[in-house]
Amino acid sequence: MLARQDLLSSQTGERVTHISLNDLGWSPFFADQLETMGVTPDRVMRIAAVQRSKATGLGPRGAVRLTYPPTLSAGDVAVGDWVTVNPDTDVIETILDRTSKLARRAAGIEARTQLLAANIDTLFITTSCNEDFNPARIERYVVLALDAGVSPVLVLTKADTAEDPQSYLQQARDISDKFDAVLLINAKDKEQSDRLRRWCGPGKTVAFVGSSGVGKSTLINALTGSEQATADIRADDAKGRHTTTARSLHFASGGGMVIDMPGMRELGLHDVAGGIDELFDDITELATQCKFRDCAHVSEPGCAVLAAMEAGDLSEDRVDRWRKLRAEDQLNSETIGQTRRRAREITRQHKAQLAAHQRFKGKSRDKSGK
Ligand SMILES: Nc1nc2c(ncn2[C@@H]2O[C@H](COP(=O)(O)OP(=O)(O)OP(=O)(O)O)[C@@H](O)[C@H]2O)c(=O)[nH]1
Ligand SMILES: [Zn+2]
Repeated sequence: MLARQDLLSSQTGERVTHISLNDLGWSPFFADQLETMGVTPDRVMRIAAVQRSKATGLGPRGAVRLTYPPTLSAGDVAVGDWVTVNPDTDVIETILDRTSKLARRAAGIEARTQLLAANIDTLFITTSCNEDFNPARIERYVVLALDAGVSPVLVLTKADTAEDPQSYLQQARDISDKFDAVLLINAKDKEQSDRLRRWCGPGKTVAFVGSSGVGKSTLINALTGSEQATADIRADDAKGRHTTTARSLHFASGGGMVIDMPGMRELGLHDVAGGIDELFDDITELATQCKFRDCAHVSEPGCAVLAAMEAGDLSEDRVDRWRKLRAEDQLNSETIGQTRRRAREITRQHKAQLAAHQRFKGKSRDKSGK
């Protein structure tokens, strides 16, 4: 069993010992890949932190500072990734295929995806039974999870301080029936927080998202049996700026791993049409029955979505949030399309210039008679 102080020493730069791949959430999905590749397990590590020029890997050799090969950069690797490493050089060789990958739109005007975490089985979307409860934000997290292939569980904390905690359960049901479960708990009560253990255990990785102060640390401490984050990670973004995002990896006391993902208030969604369609599958289905294929569901005649709203079968607020999410996703995807078109145009111009240059060189060679 890995002791907390073992991992803490990674922060002082000393190598930690006695970590087995099983402690790190290893599962047959990854073991099979290794076998196919003919690679031995001693070359495997799990990414605990990603910085611009180095990553931290955890494995049988402890915590190791890893270097990217020329073919990979920081943006290609995510916390939670399994990689194979050259033990002589500590250079990452390959990233194993992922079971899931959480990503968001990277900050900045240019449309880029920022990998948040990989190989997560369950996303605990945490919100408290007070003014933090916000359907639009919860939906964004659900879309993120569904699009990534991660099972969302809604954790409603501070049930003990709410006047009518049950009303939050009802509101959660109105948001979605896609939650694997909705838990109404007092995070400070051990017996209640233990309900989250159903999703943890050997071979499992769970992650927490939610605003500051909703009880993520309280729950993570309960699952890890520690009072303090085990491996705090300050993540630099790809430009090397220090972001406020500090993703961290923790060992769950019953096996498996817990990833904390704070600082996700600005969750820019990007390329998540699949997740939106899944969360709003009832509206998506209705929209196929609209008279016009490009119906915007605002005032068009023969709009099935508007008809359902008028009949009282669909909540106006929910349709409104669906429209906004789709508009945002489409806008972001269009931006990417534009970026690609521009890149293609530049390449075309470059090639044309090169060809003209070569023709010119050819002509001058002819003239000089060579
Ligand atoms: N009464 C009550 N207090 C809670 C509950 N969950 C968390 N708290 C308290 O709320 C405060 C914030 O909890 P944290 O666990 O630090 O919240 P967090 O989500 O980790 O916040 P950040 O670290 O800022 O991201 C602490 O004082 C907790 O004791 C709950 O279910 N009931
Ligand atoms: Zn319509």
